[in-house]
Amino acid sequence: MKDDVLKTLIGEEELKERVRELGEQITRDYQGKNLLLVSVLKGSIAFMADLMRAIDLPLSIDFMAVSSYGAGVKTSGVVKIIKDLDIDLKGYDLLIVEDILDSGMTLSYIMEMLEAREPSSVKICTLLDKPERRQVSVAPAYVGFTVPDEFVIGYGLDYDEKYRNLPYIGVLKPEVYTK
Ligand SMILES: O=P(O)(O)OC[C@H]1O[C@H](OP(=O)(O)OP(=O)(O)O)[C@H](O)[C@@H]1O
Ligand SMILES: Nc1nc2[nH]cnc2c(=O)[nH]1
Repeated sequence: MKDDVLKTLIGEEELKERVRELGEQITRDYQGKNLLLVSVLKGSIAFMADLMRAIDLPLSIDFMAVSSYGAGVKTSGVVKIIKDLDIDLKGYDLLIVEDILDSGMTLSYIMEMLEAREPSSVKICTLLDKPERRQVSVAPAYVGFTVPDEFVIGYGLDYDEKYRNLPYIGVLKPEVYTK
């Protein structure tokens, strides 16, 4: 697997340190609030698992899964809910946990859908932000790292459903895409 990686963009230690910082910041910001971390599957699982343990608050967690409709979707902005949340959101301060903010289509849809359920508040925490690719405006409250316009994998992020288990963020060799 590691032979398929062209370069490391963010190493394990750097990820660990940044997640620790984000956890401390969220712990300060959500004192006295009713925090619910909403993990958007599948890409956010590694970040979610580490981030929730870096937050020193009696928080709740829930999961949702979304997918895009067909090939042109990332431009149409239509997102399909594969698995909805289990929890009634009233009274919760939601923090949506994502692996990457790219075009913004996924998160703008999720934000709108969750705000309609009238939680106390909704904010976004994304590990990676790729602002060069933005098509719709989305304002994350917490960003781990800003990344250049390259397709990244690892720490939850996949290429063709693989490489999610890579413990760091990297870029694949071009030949992997033509295999
Ligand atoms: O800003 P956008 O252009 O909408 O892209 C970001 C979305 O793309 C990825 O999910 P993906 O559809 O690859 O699913 P996955 O999390 O199951 O890998 C990522 O987890 C975000 O949800
Ligand atoms: N794995 C992966 N998924 C994405 N979804 C949107 N951008 C990316 C990216 O750079 N890598």
